[in-house]
Amino acid sequence: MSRQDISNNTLAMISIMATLGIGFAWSAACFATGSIRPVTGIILVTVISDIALAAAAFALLVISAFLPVRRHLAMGMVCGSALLFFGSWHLLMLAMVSHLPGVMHAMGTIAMPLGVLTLAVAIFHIGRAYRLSRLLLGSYRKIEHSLATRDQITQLFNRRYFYSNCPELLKSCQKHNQPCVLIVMTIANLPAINQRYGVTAGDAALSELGRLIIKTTRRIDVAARLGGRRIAIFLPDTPLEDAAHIAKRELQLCEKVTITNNDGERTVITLEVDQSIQQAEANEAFETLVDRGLAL
Ligand SMILES: Nc1nc2c(ncn2[C@@H]2O[C@H](COP(=O)(O)OP(=O)(O)OP(=O)(O)O)[C@@H](O)[C@H]2O)c(=O)[nH]1
Repeated sequence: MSRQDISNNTLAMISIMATLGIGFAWSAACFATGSIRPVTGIILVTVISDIALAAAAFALLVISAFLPVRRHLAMGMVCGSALLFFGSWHLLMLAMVSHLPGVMHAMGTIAMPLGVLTLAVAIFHIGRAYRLSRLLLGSYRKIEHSLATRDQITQLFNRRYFYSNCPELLKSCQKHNQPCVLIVMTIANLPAINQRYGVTAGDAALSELGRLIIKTTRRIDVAARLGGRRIAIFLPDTPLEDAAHIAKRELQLCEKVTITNNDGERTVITLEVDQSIQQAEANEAFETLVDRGLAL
């Protein structure tokens, strides 16, 4: 039977029972080898505080044994708290028995500091594992968010994000009398690029264009890939003249796009882009604005 065949609960119960067994065996050994103190020689306060310490260590042992962490991490906690329990149990024995053999005395005395040390190391490892899992969770969330909101080739926002966020943005601008502009870009020669250099090169052209658009737009602008070769940039709080300037700059970027063709050679190509620039009218719905942009 391998270690993995034993369930965590069984292992926890075995650890607890084994520690209790060792504790009772230790008591028997102490009473058998040492001299039992007369009742008048037992200090009640010491006995009570030793019992309290042993009970706390035992509680820690039970919690550690059922700790919902990976087995090797829980085992570190179990060993540490078992040693702590054993050390405190030994103190309780010392309150009732004297003249123990030197070896037993040494074993009992060393158990507690060793337990604290083992616990410290185990807590350190649990902390490290926790931090690592937080980091992993954070990056999974980022990937999840990117998959849900971004187009995977261009890294621009996807259709869903565009249509679910921009209407609110437009409404807010209209409320504050801020002009908004929509630029729609259609890459006319994308099929020709695919044919000449291969689909991978076409993808690379899209990806490079996406990178350039992200680099040259503001954080409040929403640049999204609406279709195979259609890209829209929604510019909130932007006058038409500024938008025309931005659109011209995007066209200039399209003139020299570096791609890698199927043979691994880097080539500079020109993306032929048809553009439509539409200013939102007062109270115009976002969908109507997009329809106007796509119609041209
Ligand atoms: N390499 C590459 N080419 C694409 C991709 N998407 C579209 N194309 C090319 O662009 C052509 C048009 O694709 P559509 O999906 O119809 O494009 P659209 O944006 O909807 O534009 P319309 O032509 O108006 O329908 C395709 O036949 C492909 O040649 C893509 O993701 N990668």
